[in-house]
Amino acid sequence: MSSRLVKIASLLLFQDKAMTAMTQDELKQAVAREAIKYVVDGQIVGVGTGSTANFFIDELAKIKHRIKGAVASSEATAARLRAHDIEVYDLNQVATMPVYIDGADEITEQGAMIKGGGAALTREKIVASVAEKFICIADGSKLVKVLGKFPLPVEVIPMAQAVVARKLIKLGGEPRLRFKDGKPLITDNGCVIIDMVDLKITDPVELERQINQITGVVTVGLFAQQGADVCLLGTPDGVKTLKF
Ligand SMILES: O=C[C@H](O)[C@H](O)[C@H](O)COP(=O)(O)O
Repeated sequence: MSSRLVKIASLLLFQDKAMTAMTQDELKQAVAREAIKYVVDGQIVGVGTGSTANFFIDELAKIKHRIKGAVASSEATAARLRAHDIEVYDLNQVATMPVYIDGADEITEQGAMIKGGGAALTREKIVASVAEKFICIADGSKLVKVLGKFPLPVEVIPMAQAVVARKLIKLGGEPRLRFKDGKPLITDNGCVIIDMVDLKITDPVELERQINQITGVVTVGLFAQQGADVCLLGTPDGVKTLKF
């Protein structure tokens, strides 16, 4: 191939990739907009973490005069909410809230999820436990038949990482310590993340129970015992609403 043709081909490839990325962002924006319908006027809303949750925060900013405030599931989310002048409440000040709205790394047709790709799983699970409804917002690529293609995050007390990893191997996964910028990633809670790869999670409720029982585990990123109540799924044909 001539060098001109190679240049044109790589330009087309670049354009194609850019369009795919844009489409996925547009799907995330669409579900973020749809999620605003679930926000209850005058109440506090629980807000998740990640790129889809960020789009939701930007939509929430447009109706901030209608809500009392928000509870954040991470320092990053709190910072984004504050940047929009949305009041951030400490969870200890809040007994209940109508909805918790967050993304997912994978979700099944039964509403079980893998979460924690952004390392916020523990605070996400805590805030979600206080909400009456979990509204999952996700682009269509997150819907799966069986969980486990996405590595399953487990937040662990640092001194227990080796012992926990050995026990996780017995459950059939391959544990990998998560790194960021060449160092073990440290969560908002001062812990580390072990990602379990090569899993095929046929019984998410049972696996969540087993991993939660390991001493040294803070939280597993399986949200199955308490999964989503609603999933707003972004597809090229529009936002689909799945109820569980
Ligand atoms: O820890 C991060 C969260 O569980 C996110 O909600 C999850 O990783 C999905 O993130 P995103 O919306 O960026 O795909």
